[in-house]
Amino acid sequence: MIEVRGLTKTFGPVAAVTDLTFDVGPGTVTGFLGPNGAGKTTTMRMMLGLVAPGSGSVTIDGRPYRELRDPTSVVGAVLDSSGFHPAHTARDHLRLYARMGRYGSDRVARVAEVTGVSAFAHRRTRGLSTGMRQRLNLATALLGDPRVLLLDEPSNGLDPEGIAWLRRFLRDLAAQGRTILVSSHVLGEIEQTADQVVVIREGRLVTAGPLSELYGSASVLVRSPQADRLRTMLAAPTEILSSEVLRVHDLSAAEIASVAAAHGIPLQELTSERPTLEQAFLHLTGGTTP
Ligand SMILES: Nc1ncnc2c1ncn2[C@@H]1O[C@H](COP(=O)(O)OP(=O)(O)OP(=O)(O)O)[C@@H](O)[C@H]1O
Repeated sequence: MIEVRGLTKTFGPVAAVTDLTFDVGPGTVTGFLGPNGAGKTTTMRMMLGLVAPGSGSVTIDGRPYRELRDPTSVVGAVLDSSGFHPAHTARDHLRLYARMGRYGSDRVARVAEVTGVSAFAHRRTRGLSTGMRQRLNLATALLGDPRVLLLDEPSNGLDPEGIAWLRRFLRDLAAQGRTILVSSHVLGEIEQTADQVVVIREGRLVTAGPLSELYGSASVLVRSPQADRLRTMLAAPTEILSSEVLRVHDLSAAEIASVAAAHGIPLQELTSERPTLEQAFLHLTGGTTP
């Protein structure tokens, strides 16, 4: 659905995006992850034709954004929370954008309802909170009932209830077969939402694939007075940390326990060492592990 190929963009001496290649498929939520300044916004702006790539290409349904016949019904985007006329009410704002896209008032009512904008539709945009602005932006992006949704840090300003709502909302949209790309610099924000992730760092691809693959491989710390004997019984890569302590890879604690029991080997400790997803992400993006 979205195909990024060799995408590169420099701003003067700054290499914002370098030779980026990945796909974003339909029916899933894809998290677009990287630390501040990694190049996420620049990439999304290139997807929308707002920034011209230095080289490479990005297509949506096989065409660059500018060549899409009816772009707002193909792609909805939320890139920032500005761009409201301060004297307009939230409903005025939606009506204006609906007119520009030639969408009916039924779409205004529908998107206001599903995004929760109805609750503050009569309020002027200058008085809206950041979370309300996020919802209004999302409602605006949905006016054309787009198949592709690009959201840049959509959780910013949302309270915990709003974040939980957004998660369910995006999952529902993905379940309808839409293509959803959500950027974040915090993995925890999209951990429960995304199925796929694209991780970038300093403008370059670090990894792209299922979220589950971000986990490092599991290991188990084993303490036994017969560690050496146990090691010869285990058909798995094993590190010897001391005469009594092993680190065993590719076996679960339960599997190690049953081998030990079968050979009458006493165990004093079995500790699973699987890194958290956040640790794996920080490791990939060069952050520090807490
Ligand atoms: N218009 C511009 N002119 C100059 N430099 C820019 C411009 N836009 C982005 N950059 C630079 O490109 C790099 C990537 O920025 P970008 O905003 O794409 O990162 P990001 O991953 O979205 O970061 P954040 O999580 O902080 O929003 C940064 O070094 C940024 O300063």
